[in-house]
Amino acid sequence: MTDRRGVAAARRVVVKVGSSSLTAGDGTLDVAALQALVRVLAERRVAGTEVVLVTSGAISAGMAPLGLTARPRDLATAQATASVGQGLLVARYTEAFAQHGLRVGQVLLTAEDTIRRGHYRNAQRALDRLLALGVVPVVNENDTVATDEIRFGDNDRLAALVSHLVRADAMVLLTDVDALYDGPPSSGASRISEVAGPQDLEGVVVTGRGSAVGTGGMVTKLASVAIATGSGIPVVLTSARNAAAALAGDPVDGGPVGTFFAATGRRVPTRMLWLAHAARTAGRLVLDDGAVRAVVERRTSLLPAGVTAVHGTFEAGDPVELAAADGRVVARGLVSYASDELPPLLGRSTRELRAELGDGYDREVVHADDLVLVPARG
Ligand SMILES: Nc1ncnc2c1ncn2[C@@H]1O[C@H](COP(=O)(O)OP(=O)(O)O)[C@@H](O)[C@H]1O
Ligand SMILES: N[C@@H](CCC(=O)OP(=O)(O)O)C(=O)O
Repeated sequence: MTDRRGVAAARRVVVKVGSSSLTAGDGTLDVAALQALVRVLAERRVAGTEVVLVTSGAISAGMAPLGLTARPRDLATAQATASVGQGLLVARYTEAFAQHGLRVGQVLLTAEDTIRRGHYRNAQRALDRLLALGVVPVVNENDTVATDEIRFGDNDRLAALVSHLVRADAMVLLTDVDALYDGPPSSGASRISEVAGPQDLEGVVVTGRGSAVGTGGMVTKLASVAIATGSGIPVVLTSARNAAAALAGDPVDGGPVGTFFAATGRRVPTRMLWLAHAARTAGRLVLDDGAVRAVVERRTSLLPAGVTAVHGTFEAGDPVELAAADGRVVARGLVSYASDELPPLLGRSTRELRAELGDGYDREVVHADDLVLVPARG
């Protein structure tokens, strides 16, 4: 179904609630808001829909116990605050869902868990089993171990990848505005009710500045929407206050709830989605013309012979950009060598490398399965 009824009919739904909806005026966790949300989700769960909750709020919950009056901005303090707050946050959800006879299971994920094959299969299995057991998975980014290089920071894109991972029928993004507007809401902008595809977003002004406590603003929400809809999952974006209407497809004040984003594409592997939309690359490989053609036109793997230069510091498995000699980025991929291993291999054939260095050194620099093309900008 291509409208809000599809969301209402979803058998498995991922609901993401942002910091802005769970934080009281003084920056700490708003327990009443959390309980109100749980009431809505529990009702839906009891009615038979499988619900996965992606929730922010660990940092907000950790502030009061640590005596912090401002949200920490440096990574180490944010990690420590999230570590203290996450336990408290899940305790609150456990209590609130228990009042409706439901159990929750905490799932903390890093960006890596959604891309490395072994990790995401593992996460997928655990989430599937939790759902089969009737549990409500409560997901957050594993802030304590996430590093600046490879982290989401916001939970919007994490929610889209989780939606993909659990094969959700729909995703609901709950924030502090009732819908997407064609410009920052404070500027008297107009509400957008439906988005059929990227063309409907032309001219829409979104900012990356969120509320005082949120991360990423509308920019990361639209990135999340692009990931979800691009892989076949429709999205409703609205305020946490409208959660019940969003899940039921009911009108609010006589009009359709929030903004509905129709699905535009079909399912693709999760790590491809992450590479295309979310990954922050750790370095850059410069390709000669032949390698650019091979990768872009023939979709082959990138071999050491086609690489002319390496920029940045990365480990094997990290996301990197693949650029032409003129600097144009043509693809992104997961590299199979660390940056310090590569320089002696560049420009050399795999046969030569195998003869000199042994088996293992004849592998691709980026395997074709780990590559996504970056569309040329007109
Ligand atoms: N075009 C837009 N339409 C709606 N909201 C927007 C737009 N551009 C920026 N925003 C801002 O995005 C904010 C929501 O993002 P954020 O604070 O990160 O929320 P959350 O914590 O729920 O993830 C809103 O408060 C709103 O001011
Ligand atoms: N993961 C962190 C914060 C993430 C965050 O603020 O994201 P968002 O709610 O999407 O703006 C937490 O639980 O506090």
